[in-house]
Amino acid sequence: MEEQKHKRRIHYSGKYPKKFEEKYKEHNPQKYADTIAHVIEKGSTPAGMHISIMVQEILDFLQIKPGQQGLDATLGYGGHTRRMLEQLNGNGCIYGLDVDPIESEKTTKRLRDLGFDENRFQFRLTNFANIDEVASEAGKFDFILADLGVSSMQIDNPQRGFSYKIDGPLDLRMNPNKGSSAAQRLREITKEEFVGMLIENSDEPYAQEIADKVFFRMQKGAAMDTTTELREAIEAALVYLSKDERAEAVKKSCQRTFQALRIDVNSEFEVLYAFLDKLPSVLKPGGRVAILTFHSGEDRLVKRAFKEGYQNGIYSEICRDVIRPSAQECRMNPRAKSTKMRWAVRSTADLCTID
Ligand SMILES: C[S@@+](CC[C@H](N)C(=O)[O-])C[C@H]1O[C@@H](n2cnc3c(N)ncnc32)[C@H](O)[C@@H]1O
Repeated sequence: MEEQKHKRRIHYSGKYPKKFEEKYKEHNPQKYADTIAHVIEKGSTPAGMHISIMVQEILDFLQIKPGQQGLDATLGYGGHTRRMLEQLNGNGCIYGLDVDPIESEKTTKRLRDLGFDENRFQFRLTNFANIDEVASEAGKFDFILADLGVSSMQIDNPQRGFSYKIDGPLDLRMNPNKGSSAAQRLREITKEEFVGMLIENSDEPYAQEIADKVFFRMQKGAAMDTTTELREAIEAALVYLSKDERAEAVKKSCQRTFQALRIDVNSEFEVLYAFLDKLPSVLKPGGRVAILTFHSGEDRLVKRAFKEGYQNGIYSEICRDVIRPSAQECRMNPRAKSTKMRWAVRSTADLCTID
């Protein structure tokens, strides 16, 4: 009898596109609304989109009224801006800022297509550290929102290098046309500086082990210019951990290492500090500001600035405690889990002026 040859089963790749670029329906939310609704219902963020966090809590606090002028310091997908523009009811204007030239162009177009013209919405490609310059052109603001960190569009796009889960260039810049990429930074700094960066920016417990491995591999000729190369170096650094704890430890260390590099290449603490310092001078008396943060380093800066401002009489009211998204929101949008919101109200005594 002729021996039957074993045929390998053809790998079934599934009918759902797996790669970011292949998710063409998700990249066209206007055309494929059903697909978008289905992806969101499953607790995922559609490719090329960002689900805005704590929208109702922000609107409840900002108390936006027609005729007011507002600022969205971190435009992103424009989800918050859109909801704030709706509160203006066709009367008033919002300035949107972002440092990302790629996504902000698409967002501005989306908002224009929704009918928000130059009288309602103005975009400025600038860092929120420059709010004083924006205010000297536009005048002071009745309300300001800053939703810090990165957008889902940035995280999910492999070309931006924000995620250790997808292979791509180790970039991590919000504006890829400015400054050094994370890969360049690793070549510019010493091992000791890298250890300091991991500890200061992310409280990384395995900072020394990770830095030893990354620099050892670079000295041996590894380029360390892709997200995968860095992830593999982190995995190798933690290989001595027991099997039980390793997977979770690697995941957390990857998250913290990428966060530390992102904070560094975008000077996130420095620009937040400048923003918080200038805030009182760009808010009208009685003006309201809400800030969403995503890690303890950011929250500490915001908490301290609001507390000091309250003690100095610059703010008449600040939130007593941090406000967190509801359990339901976190279920619907797992990216909301680490969010902390703080707010402040500018005192009616006008103590600051814009130079
Ligand atoms: C979390 S997203 C904002 C999402 C937005 N609230 C929405 O509803 O779509 C943060 C955005 O802030 C931008 N960003 C981060 N740091 C910035 C800075 N210093 N100045 C201006 N924009 C910044 C990022 O490029 C990103 O687009």
